[in-house]
Amino acid sequence: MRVIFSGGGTGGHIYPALALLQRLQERDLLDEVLYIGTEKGLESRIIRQKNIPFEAIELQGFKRSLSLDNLKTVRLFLQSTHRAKRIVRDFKPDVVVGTGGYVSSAVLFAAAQLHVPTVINEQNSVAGITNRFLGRFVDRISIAFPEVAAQFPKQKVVLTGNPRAQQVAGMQANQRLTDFHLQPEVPTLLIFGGSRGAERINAAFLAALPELNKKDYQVLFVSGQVHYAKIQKALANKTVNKNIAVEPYINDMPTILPDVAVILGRAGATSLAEITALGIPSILVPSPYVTNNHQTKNAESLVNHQAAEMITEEQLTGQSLLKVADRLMQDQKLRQTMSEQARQLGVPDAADRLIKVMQDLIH
Ligand SMILES: CC(=O)N[C@H]1[C@@H](OP(=O)(O)OP(=O)(O)OC[C@H]2O[C@@H](n3ccc(=O)[nH]c3=O)[C@H](O)[C@@H]2O)O[C@H](CO)[C@@H](O)[C@@H]1O
Repeated sequence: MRVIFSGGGTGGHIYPALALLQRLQERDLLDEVLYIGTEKGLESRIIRQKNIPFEAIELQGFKRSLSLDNLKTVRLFLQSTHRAKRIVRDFKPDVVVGTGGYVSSAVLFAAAQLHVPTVINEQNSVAGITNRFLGRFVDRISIAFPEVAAQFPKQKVVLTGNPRAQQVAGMQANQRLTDFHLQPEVPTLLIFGGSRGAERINAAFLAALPELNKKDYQVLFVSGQVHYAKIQKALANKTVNKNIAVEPYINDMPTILPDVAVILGRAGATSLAEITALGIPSILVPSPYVTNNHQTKNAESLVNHQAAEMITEEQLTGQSLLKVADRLMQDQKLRQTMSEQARQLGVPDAADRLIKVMQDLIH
């Protein structure tokens, strides 16, 4: 089939599209693909790096408060819808898939107006602004959390899970930690604040570092690309022992995850799909800066199932990080239980379920 993907801004909206694309290729179902994103979003780097045909359109998100900038948003939306229609007409896709982020609003809206079959994937337990808008126009809405169904027209909703889950579910431990000078056989705590990094998580890591240096476990700390220079500066006059590795970004996260004992990070939906697909115990620090506090709701679904611990951003300090990290890193039995609980929430065939939705639409 010929497929246009659109989604972006942050990794949580890009990796599900990439995972679906990879699965379509594995099953020899993909004839041609085009990805439509923005230059500003992480997709322009991530998609181009993978040599996937990429077209950029210009768009921006709505400000939640009343603002003149919203007039520009509307103008850009109209212009980019016009442009997206041209791209869709030229490419002639069998189906257009949206994975969230404001760029997909214009692309999916344009495709729906042209009567091309459309599907969106909502990864979160609370629908994003873009997907809530698109829900009215697209043909199918694929969801990962049952509770989000109520926010969409009922007859369009299908529970598929997040396609990224299937991509990571099959991954085996492969010793890639040695790339970061860490030892594969030593339990490793991965600390990262979503695809863009999180300042408060970074600050807590820096505060905890003197103690983390002394641990018999390892830490792989990922700062986020934009925070890396600042972190390096802060680390310049500090001791960083051999059990600690510091990176700006991990390009191929699925190859690292099977070797990780515990994750401390945000509660972005795509991270959670990975955590549950692999059964990784986690300490979740939901971002309070997202629409309707959806990361807290995402996190609660794991916490209520004894699969994860949660600390609020306010509670997060070097001390609280150490306390909860030690508890999990020093108790293999607890990790085992959390791992089993997490895995029960995973959807290891999510990509195939979503492909079925696409096939049913086309035929
Ligand atoms: C601030 C914001 O709007 N966050 C949203 C965004 O988060 P964000 O983009 O941070 O998304 P997630 O935490 O869901 O996913 C991050 C993705 O990036 C990958 N990764 C991360 C770091 C790294 O170094 N390398 C790497 O590959 C992870 O493996 C994962 O696949 O999209 C999610 C999915 O809709 C939402 O739930 C989040 O609320």
